[in-house]
Amino acid sequence: MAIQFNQVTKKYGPEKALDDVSLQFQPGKIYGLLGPNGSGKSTTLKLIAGLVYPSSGTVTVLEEEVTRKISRKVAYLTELDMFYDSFTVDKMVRFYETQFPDFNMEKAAQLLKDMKLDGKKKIKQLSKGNRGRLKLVLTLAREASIVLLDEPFSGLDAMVRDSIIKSLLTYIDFDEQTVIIATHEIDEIEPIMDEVIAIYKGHIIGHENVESLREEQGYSVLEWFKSTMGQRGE
Ligand SMILES: Nc1ncnc2c1ncn2[C@@H]1O[C@H](COP(=O)(O)OP(=O)(O)OP(=O)(O)O)[C@@H](O)[C@H]1O
Repeated sequence: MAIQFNQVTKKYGPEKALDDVSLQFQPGKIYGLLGPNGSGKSTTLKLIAGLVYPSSGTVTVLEEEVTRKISRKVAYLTELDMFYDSFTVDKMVRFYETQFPDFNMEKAAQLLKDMKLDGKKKIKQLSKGNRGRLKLVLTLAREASIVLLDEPFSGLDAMVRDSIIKSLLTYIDFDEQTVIIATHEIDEIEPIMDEVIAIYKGHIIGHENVESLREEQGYSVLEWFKSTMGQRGE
């Protein structure tokens, strides 16, 4: 198993962001983690990345219980802008190379080209769409076993969304990498997901294989998600 949650509860103060979650992610699959705002998607990814720890229960990644050290094996695209504004794109790429032994410079160069990013530009000069693209370059250039994308489409236009999906399909190694995409924009990732997990108020309320959803139950992911949420009165 690539990732295992064993009865994980995560509290921030008295509030439970995740409540007794048990969940498994298999290697080499693309997962969609779907849920409305505040449902616990980011918390789930942060637990895998070792940025927060369970209040109770355990999270195991690649057979090891998660500590900060896991960041060496987990590539994490956050929803936050973490860029050093005065850096150029090239400098940022070189900075990542020094931070992560699995960072592949050739892959980064190819991704920059595909995404039509100018290496000489300062990060503060980039449009929001190009910042989104750069974040993806930095994440996908890593040959990490686990790739976590938190809202990779938020605030980006249709063309940028398209180029993100294309680069995912091109640069993910489907034999080696497990990818989890947290989003509430289901349409975008519908064609590329293997498995879909619905999360609501800190609980996993559904987990399905996308192909069997379509073929056996005749549901699109969006239809399935709406009906799963509907049963919760949402
Ligand atoms: N650092 C924090 N301190 C206090 N409460 C937090 C913190 N981070 C998250 N929470 C709370 O935990 C719950 C789950 O948040 P989380 O960010 O995991 O949800 P999400 O599904 O990613 O939402 P969004 O789509 O809005 O990013 C929310 O109620 C949120 O307010």
